Amino acid sequence: MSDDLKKGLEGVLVAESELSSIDGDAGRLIYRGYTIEDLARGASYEEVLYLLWNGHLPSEDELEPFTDALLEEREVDDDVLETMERLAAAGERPMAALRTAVSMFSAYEPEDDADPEDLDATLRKGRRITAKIPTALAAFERYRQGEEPVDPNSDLGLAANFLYMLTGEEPDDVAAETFDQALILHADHGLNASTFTSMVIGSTMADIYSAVTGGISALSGPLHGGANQDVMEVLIEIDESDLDHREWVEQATAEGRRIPGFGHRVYNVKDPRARILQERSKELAETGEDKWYDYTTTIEQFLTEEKGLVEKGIAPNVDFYSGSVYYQLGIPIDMYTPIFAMSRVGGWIAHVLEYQAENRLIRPRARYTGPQDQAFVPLEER
Ligand SMILES: CC(=O)SCCNC(=O)CCNC(=O)[C@H](O)C(C)(C)COP(=O)(O)OP(=O)(O)OC[C@H]1O[C@@H](n2cnc3c(N)ncnc32)[C@H](O)[C@@H]1OP(=O)(O)O
Ligand SMILES: O=C([O-])CC(=O)C(=O)O
Repeated sequence: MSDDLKKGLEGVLVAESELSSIDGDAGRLIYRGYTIEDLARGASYEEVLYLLWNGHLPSEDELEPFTDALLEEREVDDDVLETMERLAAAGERPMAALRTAVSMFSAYEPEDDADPEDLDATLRKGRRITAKIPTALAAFERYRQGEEPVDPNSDLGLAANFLYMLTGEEPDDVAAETFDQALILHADHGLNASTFTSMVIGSTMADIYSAVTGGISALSGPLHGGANQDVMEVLIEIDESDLDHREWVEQATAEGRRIPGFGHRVYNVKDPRARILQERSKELAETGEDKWYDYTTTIEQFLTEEKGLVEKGIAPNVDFYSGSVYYQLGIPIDMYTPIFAMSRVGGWIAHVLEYQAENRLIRPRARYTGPQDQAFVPLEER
């Protein structure tokens, strides 16, 4: 047993995985051997889900029944919709509403009494969760806007259907493709904090609903998935400030403020997903508002070139460009992190299944630094 302390478990190897691999110095990400660039360019989110869950890219004959099964599971129970309505009326945050929704889905799970070791049943449950998340989330947003939920549209894939359920209008091809790509880019990323949380829960052989609910909780924090919302809030703060965006960042860094969307535990260079999202942001800016793209690229240039952050290994991560992409697609800012969850759920499920196939309870230890041999004093004498 080693007594080396690895704060934040940095660099600690705890499992073997065939799912995704990150080269933090080269800025390279692969899912099961396929580069993120190829997948983003050529696959759909459904194909990526299939790849993560089944080990290979689907043929057309394999994809069709897989997509149909996801389509069939999109509806959520009326009780869930009612809860979304109540939570929207109470002013709940969408990420918290999503956490509640997923926890609640289990009450309506048809295979609820399946053996926890039946991993095929776990995968089917995971598929149901993945199919239902967009429906619950879009319904929450509709209620928040004072509108009724929009029923899922079985002619549309998962990404386009979510945008449709959000607005009641079919998205154009650019919006649907951009959003589908964003889902692909966020689907998996090694043992990040939320995936590891799901794995820890899964390692107790708890059910997949618990594991996904835990993943959502871990993802919500500003050091992890919550950063995409923070990036957009910073861009708006800059827009509304009297300073120009360069001066604003100069002042913020002088005050020691961390810039959301910069820095990563694994990447020492620009995240490859940020490169792809930057291209999408640029394309959207060409036909819409270009100031958000301008702000992000100038900030990146200033921080990396003039402030030398890149020499310290701090570069844009996936969240830096996703915020402005979603903003340009007209998505409300506090939906960005739930959208991350809508995608990352694929990775959480894949990792839990992979780990449970050769399960060992995850249980590290802490070095005890508290006192020894305290003399106990009864309450009335303290
Ligand atoms: C999907 C994702 O989860 S991607 C990450 C999303 N999160 C963010 O974008 C939030 C902003 N970024 C951060 O807080 C961090 O970079 C993290 C949490 C992502 C990674 O953190 P760690 O690997 O633990 O690095 P740590 O927090 O120790 O920082 C190392 C150094 O970089 C600096 N640094 C890290 N991120 C930033 C940043 N965004 N802006 C300015 N400086 C930063 C720290 O101040 C520290 O400097 P120091 O050594 O001089 O004190
Ligand atoms: O890998 C990490 O630490 C953070 C994460 O989830 C990602 O970048 O997608």
